[in-house]
Amino acid sequence: MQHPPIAVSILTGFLGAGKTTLLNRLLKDPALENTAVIINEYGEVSIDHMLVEQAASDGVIQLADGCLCCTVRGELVDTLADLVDRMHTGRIAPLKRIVVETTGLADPVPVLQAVMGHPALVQALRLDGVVCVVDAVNGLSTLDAHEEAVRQAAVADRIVLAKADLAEEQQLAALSRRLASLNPGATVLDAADAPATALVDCGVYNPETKTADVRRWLGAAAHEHHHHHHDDDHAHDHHNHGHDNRIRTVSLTHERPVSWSTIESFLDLLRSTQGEKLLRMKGVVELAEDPERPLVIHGVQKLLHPPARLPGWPDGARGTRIVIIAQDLPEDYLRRLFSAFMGEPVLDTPDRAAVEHNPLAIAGFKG
Ligand SMILES: Nc1nc2c(ncn2[C@@H]2O[C@H](COP(=O)(O)OP(=O)(O)OP(=O)(O)O)[C@@H](O)[C@H]2O)c(=O)[nH]1
Repeated sequence: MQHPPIAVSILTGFLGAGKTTLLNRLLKDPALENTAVIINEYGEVSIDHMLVEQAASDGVIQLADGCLCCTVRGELVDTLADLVDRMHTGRIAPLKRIVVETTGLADPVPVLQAVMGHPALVQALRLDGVVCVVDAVNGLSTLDAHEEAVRQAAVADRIVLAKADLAEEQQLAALSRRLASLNPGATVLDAADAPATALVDCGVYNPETKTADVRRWLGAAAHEHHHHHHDDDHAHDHHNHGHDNRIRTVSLTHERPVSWSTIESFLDLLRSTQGEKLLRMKGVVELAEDPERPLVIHGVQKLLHPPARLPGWPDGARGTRIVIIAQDLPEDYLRRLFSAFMGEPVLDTPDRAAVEHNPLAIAGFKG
C-alpha cells in the first residue's frame, strides 16, 4: 500500500521557552491526531518524558542521548527510519505527522538537514515547517546572549510567543521588532491561543523564503553533514560542533521524600547566590507532604514558574530528580549545596543550617 508522506514539524526554541507546554496543548487538538513525538532527553536523569502528556501512550519517543546541545542527527535519522518502517510493515497505525522537539540549546539547522538531506527519508517524509517558541520575558536578552536562539528564530516558519501574560507591553514590542528583523517572513502567533492548524501545514519547507543567513547556514550544514558522515557514525562524537562548553548540565537526585520547605529553601538560595548563571532548572520532586503526586518545578533564567503537580508517577520510579543547566556554575558547589539541604553528609561540607546562614561556607562558591 502506498502511504502519503508523513509531515514532519520541528519544534524549537531556547531553554524553557515553552515548547513542551505548547506541544501538550497542540496534541489535544484533532488536527494533530496520529502524531508521534520525538524528544531529546537531556541530563543523566529522565524527566522530560514525564512532562509530555502523551507519555502514557507509545506516541512519545525519547532520544536518550542526554546531549544538551543537539538533537543528535544520527540517532534522529535512525528513529525516523524506524518509525517509517514500522508504519509500512503495519506494526503501528499510519502516522500523519511527526513532531521533533529539539533541545533548547540545539542548532535546528542540522536537524533540518537530517530530514531534508537524507535520500531514504525524503521519500517517506515531508518537512512541513519549523515552529520556534520564544519566551516573551527572557526572549530579548536570550537573543543577545545566545547564538543558538538567533538561529532557532531565524529558520522558523512560525514564531510562537509564550509567556506574553508575564511580559510588559514594552518588552513585547521590542521583542517583536527584533524578531521581525531576524525573520521577516515568519508569522508570529501567541502561544495562549495559536490554533494547531496555524502551526502545522506550513507547506513544504522552503529555504528560499528565508534570509540570506539562513540559506547560508543550510548550505554549510549540508556540506558538514557530508564531511562528517564517515568518522562520526559509531564514535558518536558529535561534540565537535562548537557548543559553548561553559554551559553544563548537572543532574541531582535524592531517593527519599523531601519537604516543600527544604526544596523551597534550596531553590531560594540557589537563585539568590547563582541566579545569573542559571539557564534552566527542571525537576520532579517526591514531596514528603504528598508523595503520590510528583511536584514539577521549572526555573527559566531568573524566573521561577509556579510549581505544578502530576497525577502520579508515570514510570513507577519515585524520588527527586532535578536537572540544572547553567553557565560557569561549578558542579561541585551545586552538588554540595544540594547534599547539605537533603541532609546527606558530605566530607568537609557544612550542613543545611550552616549553609543557609552563610553560603560561603561551601568551598567552591563563586558569587
Ligand atoms: N505564564 C506562562 N507560563 C508558561 C507559558 N509557557 C510555558 N510556561 C511555563 O514555563 C515553564 C517552562 O515551560 P516548558 O514548556 O517546559 O519549556 P520548554 O521550552 O519545553 O523547556 P526545555 O525544553 O526543557 O528547555 C513551565 O513552568 C511552564 O508552565 C506561558 O505562555 N505563560
